[in-house]
Amino acid sequence: MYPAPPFNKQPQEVPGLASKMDPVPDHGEKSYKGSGRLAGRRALITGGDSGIGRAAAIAYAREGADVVIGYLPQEQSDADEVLKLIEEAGSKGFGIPGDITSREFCETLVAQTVEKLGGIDILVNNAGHQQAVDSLLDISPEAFDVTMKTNIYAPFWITKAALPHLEPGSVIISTSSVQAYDPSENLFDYAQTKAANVAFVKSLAKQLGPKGIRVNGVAPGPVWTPLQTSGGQPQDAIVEFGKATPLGRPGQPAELASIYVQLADGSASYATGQIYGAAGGNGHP
Ligand SMILES: NC(=O)c1ccc[n+]([C@@H]2O[C@H](COP(=O)([O-])OP(=O)(O)OC[C@H]3O[C@@H](n4cnc5c(N)ncnc54)[C@H](O)[C@@H]3O)[C@@H](O)[C@H]2O)c1
Repeated sequence: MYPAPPFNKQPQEVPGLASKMDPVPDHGEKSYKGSGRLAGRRALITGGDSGIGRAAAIAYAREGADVVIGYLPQEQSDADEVLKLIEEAGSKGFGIPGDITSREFCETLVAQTVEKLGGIDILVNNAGHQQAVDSLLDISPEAFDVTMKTNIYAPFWITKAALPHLEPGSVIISTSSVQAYDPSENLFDYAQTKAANVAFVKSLAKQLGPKGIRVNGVAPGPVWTPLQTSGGQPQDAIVEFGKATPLGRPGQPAELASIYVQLADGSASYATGQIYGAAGGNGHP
């Protein structure tokens, strides 16, 4: 089994959650060095300082990849922590803070990644934004724009900028959501964007297959990350979502890391245009 990277920012005050999380094991992460199956690979992960992106970044580094993480500037201390773990894994790590709702920054992010790593073999469009509202009438034009620009525009502009640098054997991975298939009644705009991510993965996979570039997505269910306690979501909603899955609990970011590794390391080399569900048994990818 894949070793679990450390978790971050876990608001332990949510009643009952800590004990639900206990079964997630620590597979000796301190001594684990990885098998080197991503040695020589160069990864760009948006939202790499936190939650699912953080788990993927640490896993990639432990498998030998050099990693650039993108993140919002106010999350510098989280990014520093991840960069330290990447370095401890023996890989090179760089942080590029900035706001991906800006197309200019998306292009800068890619250009600076290429400058730092010498190229890109693994692009993970993972950063995301969500807001929960009781009614469609409660979404302001400004709030709608942030969700669209973070979740739809940014993956589009980042991928477009990265494309000239991707060689055969490269991979693109998109973090979608079970919300694409089974939307909640209060995540209107977010669910729209996550369905858009699925369509983008599938059309890109068709276009890039002949070039030897694979494109896949991951559709998480309720995963215990800061996203789930932000944007108007009640603090205990994640616990309730988790209880409603066949596994009966929310997931931990580390439980998804091995999917991101497998999609990047070439071991699933005949898989493209696919969405991998990691939702405790819910959802219909
Ligand atoms: N946590 C869940 O239950 C869940 C479920 C399904 C899908 N997802 C998806 O997983 C992905 C990662 O989310 P997470 O749960 O790890 O949340 P998180 O809050 O831990 O991470 C979100 C990341 O996105 C980055 N980000 C947000 N807005 C940005 C912006 N404008 N510019 C630059 N970076 C920005 C943040 O810096 C942060 O690193 C998202 O796409 C989210 O939609 C999460």
